Amino acid sequence: MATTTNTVPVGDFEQQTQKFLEWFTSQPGATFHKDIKLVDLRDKSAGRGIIATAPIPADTTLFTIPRASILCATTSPLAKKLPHLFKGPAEPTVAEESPSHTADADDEPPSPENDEEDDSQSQDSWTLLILILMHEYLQGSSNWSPYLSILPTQFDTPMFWTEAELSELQASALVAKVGKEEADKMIRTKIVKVVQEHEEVFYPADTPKTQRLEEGELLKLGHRMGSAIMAYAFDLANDDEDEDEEEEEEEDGWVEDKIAGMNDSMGMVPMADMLNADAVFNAHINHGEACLTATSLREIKEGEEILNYYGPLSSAELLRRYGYVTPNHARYDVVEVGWGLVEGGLKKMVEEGIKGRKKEVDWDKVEELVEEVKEEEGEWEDSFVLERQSEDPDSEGQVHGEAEFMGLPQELEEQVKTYLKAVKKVVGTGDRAVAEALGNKTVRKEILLGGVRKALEEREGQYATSLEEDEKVLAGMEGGRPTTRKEMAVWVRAGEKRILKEAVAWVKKQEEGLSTEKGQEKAEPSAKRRKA
Ligand SMILES: C[S@@+](CC[C@H](N)C(=O)[O-])C[C@H]1O[C@@H](n2cnc3c(N)ncnc32)[C@H](O)[C@@H]1O
Repeated sequence: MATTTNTVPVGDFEQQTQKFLEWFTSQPGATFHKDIKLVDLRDKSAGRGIIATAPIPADTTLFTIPRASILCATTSPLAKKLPHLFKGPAEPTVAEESPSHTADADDEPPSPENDEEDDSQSQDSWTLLILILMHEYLQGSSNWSPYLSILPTQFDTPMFWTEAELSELQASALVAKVGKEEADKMIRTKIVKVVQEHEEVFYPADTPKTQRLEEGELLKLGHRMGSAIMAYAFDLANDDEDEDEEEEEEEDGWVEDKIAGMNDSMGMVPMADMLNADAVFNAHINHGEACLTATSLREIKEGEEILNYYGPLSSAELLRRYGYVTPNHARYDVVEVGWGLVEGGLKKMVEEGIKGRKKEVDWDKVEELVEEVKEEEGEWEDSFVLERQSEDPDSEGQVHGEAEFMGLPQELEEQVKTYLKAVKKVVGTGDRAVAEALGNKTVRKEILLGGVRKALEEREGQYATSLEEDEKVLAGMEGGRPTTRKEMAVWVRAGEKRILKEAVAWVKKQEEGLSTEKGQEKAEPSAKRRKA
């Protein structure tokens, strides 16, 4: 799990839970259904969670959180003390973790990758929420203390992994998305500096200088708050008022909770963030004008855990943002394949022979032409994401059918087409027959499939272990679910290898189909002749 609360003794854990529940239910307008309970799920590596203590019908309000109880720019005393920070466009800039997010740019917190040059103190909703949490923490006591005290202080997200732990991810694209350095830079410039410049605001008036945090400690605290936001905060969209709602809504109609966009406002929503989540879920948080409401999507059995939905995230993305993985999310796994590998595969296909003729190509010239295309069209992908086709969850939070690899990304096929056009141009001057062959759709398809197959096989080779070896490790997991950092890393890399394997099988099937087609085409004219 992402949140490490395992060291808290059971008695203290229960006491903190009880205090939090008392605080929550004392909030004006808050409700908490009598048949649900906050429980200790640490034996399942899931921290706290909420279960049903009796059968709950569909469409039941499980709990209600008044907006006034949400910790955000509107409710935080910091916004009144340092109003200049909260003015201006809440443009997303950098994020502690977003350091990574890229699978779906729409529901990403701002990425540090986009923000490397921004060393100003300009704030966004992400950094403002970090400052808000830092302020509450440094003040020592807060309206939200019973809530804040149950938030984790340590995390299992890869941001906090050692080099050795990260190396278990092997060739996963996740490694490059952790973004520790970018996060460090963001926290130093936008958080630590602000706290240091406004110590009188962040610390209680009587705090002696010696008790104020050093720069290194502030950096650590900034990381902790950033990671808590990553795994716990919500986008505070208002269903009734948010004009952009339709844009944010997924095709399946689910507005995913949390950490979605970095729109106007983010907040910490007590109780809503006590729900664990999975790709098969049974509850949803509705964002109303005066309050947020958790509702059951179907009948929930006695003893069943109440689960929210974080969206169709791959295992890697779930691990990066939340520090855990679940078997149900594996259907959304993806693998990234760099263009360099595809280009290498295409080159081999061309050199191995078009129409049986070995061909040497002036690849530097091809490169020059490609550079021209890049400049003219401005669109050239460095890598492609391979994923399965999968049905969206239904209105009850259930998923149906198997997720299946059904084809290459359209953009990859387009880019290969452009590349082969450049090859044709270069070859054309010296070898008309080969250039003509490259003008043939079937030949181009052969090169595409063969080139991609070679690229995928090479991509498989970038991982230090085989899928079979990984599966042996996973078969030995206690409890059948990955919970240690090593297990989660193996789970992620094995998931990527599985898609690679499925993609190779799919490409081979296409190649077989193509050669059958070609065989039929050859046979057809003579058959026709016989008929005549
Ligand atoms: C919004 S919090 C949910 C409450 C959290 N369990 C707690 O104890 O505070 C999100 C975090 O809960 C954990 N979590 C959520 N869903 C989980 C699941 N299905 N299995 C294991 N851990 C889960 C992860 O650590 C994640 O970062």
